[in-house]
This record gives sequence, structure tokens and C-alpha cells, in this order.
Amino acid sequence: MFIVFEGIDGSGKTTLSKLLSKSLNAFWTCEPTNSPIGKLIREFLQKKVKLDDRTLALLFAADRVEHTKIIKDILKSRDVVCDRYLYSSIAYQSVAGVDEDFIKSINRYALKPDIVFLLTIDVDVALKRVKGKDIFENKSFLQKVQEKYLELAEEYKFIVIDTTNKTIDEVYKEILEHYKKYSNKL
Ligand SMILES: Nc1ncnc2c1ncn2[C@@H]1O[C@H](COP(=O)(O)OP(=O)(O)OP(=O)(O)O)[C@@H](O)[C@H]1O
Ligand SMILES: Cc1cn([C@H]2C[C@H](O)[C@@H](COP(=O)(O)O)O2)c(=O)[nH]c1=O
Repeated sequence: MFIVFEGIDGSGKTTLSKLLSKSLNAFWTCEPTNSPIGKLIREFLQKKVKLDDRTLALLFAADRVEHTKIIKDILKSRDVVCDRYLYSSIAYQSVAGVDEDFIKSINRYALKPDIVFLLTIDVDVALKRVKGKDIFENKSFLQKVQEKYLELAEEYKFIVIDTTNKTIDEVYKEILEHYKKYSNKL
């Protein structure tokens, strides 16, 4: 099974995806990856290099092509839990002004996840958690990204978990309940 966690910066994806992956004995991975492409992306996110928004979209898509090959291989023997995937590109890069059809087109070889958990949160709370140092970590941008994610949730049938005022434990229990319901239907 291929499970993806999405949400704005500071929504709790890394924490919750790692918890789920541990209890499923799944392989945990994330995007951007630690590949040379992922490293260049991180330099952009940390404002160390400047790139056109379309170049950034292409870099995320290229990082994902390489990542998807690894994910497909691991899926032959194990479940995979991924912290961010294709929908991060559709949400963030489209809010940054890149044409959505272009983003979808350059990501056409991405895998379709079995489950996507979208963690939503009050943007001010999220920003306090992440300290707002990275390029996308500002209130008006993340507000728009969260709205875009909610549109995508309808289109792609994500499981939306509102994490506002919930402890990590409470959010995790909700995720496990959804996961159990989903896997019982298989
Ligand atoms: N429900 C929660 N209640 C309180 N603190 C939380 C909750 N979820 C996560 N945190 C804390 O918030 C911080 C950010 O969480 P985390 O790194 O999991 O978010 P993220 O969505 O992966 O962020 P980013 O996208 O920036 O990597 C961590 O210190 C984590 O312990
Ligand atoms: C995969 C992906 C990520 N992003 C953005 C979202 C975040 O601001 C950063 C990644 O930071 P994290 O703390 O490691 O989650 O990159 C994006 O804009 N597009 C993407 O495809």
C-alpha cells in the first residue's frame, strides 16, 4: 500500500507519517528527497539560490521521477508511507503562479496513492511551529495553499483530518481508525 501525507508546513505530516509508518512496519520516505536534485531544491527553500517558479516545478517533478522508481521497487515487498508527494506540487506551485495543467503534465508519471491523508490546521499555529524561515512559510501564501489542498481533497478523495487543538496522540488515533476502515474494505 502507498500512503501519502499532505498539508501545509507545520501541520504535523512528518510526526504523524513516521508514527504510522512505524506501527505498519512500512518504509518511510519524504519529498524533497536527499538526491542532488532535492539538495538544490532545499537551497532554494532556504533562500540560498534563486529560481524561476517553473524551474522549481520542474525540479520537484524530476526529484519525484527518481523517487517514484525507488518507491515502486520497495512497494513490491513493503508498504510505503511518504511525507509529501505530487499534491504538494499541485498545491504549492499553482499558488506560486505556475499553470496547473503544466504541473500535472510534468508529473504524469507519478503513482496514484492508495490513501492520502490531508492534515489541516490553523495557519498561525502551523507558522509558530515552523518558525517561518523557509521561502513558503508566510501566512497569506500558506492560507492559499491550504484552500487549494481542500479543493484537491474533493477532486482526489483525500481523507481530511482537522488537527486544530488536537494532540499528536488524538490525531494519530484518528489516522489509525481511517487506516483500519480502509484496509478492512480491501
Ligand atoms: N497535533 C500537534 N500538537 C502539537 N504539536 C504538534 C502536533 N503535530 C505536530 N506537532 C509539532 O509541530 C512541529 C512540526 O511538526 P512536523 O515537523 O511533523 O510538521 P510538518 O507538517 O512535517 O512540517 P514541514 O512541512 O515544515 O516539514 C514538531 O515540533 C511537532 O512535534
Ligand atoms: C514536495 C514539494 C514540496 N514543496 C514545498 C513545501 C514545503 O514548503 C517545502 C518542503 O519542506 P518540508 O519542511 O521538508 O516539508 O517544499 C513544494 O512546493 N512542492 C513540492 O512538490
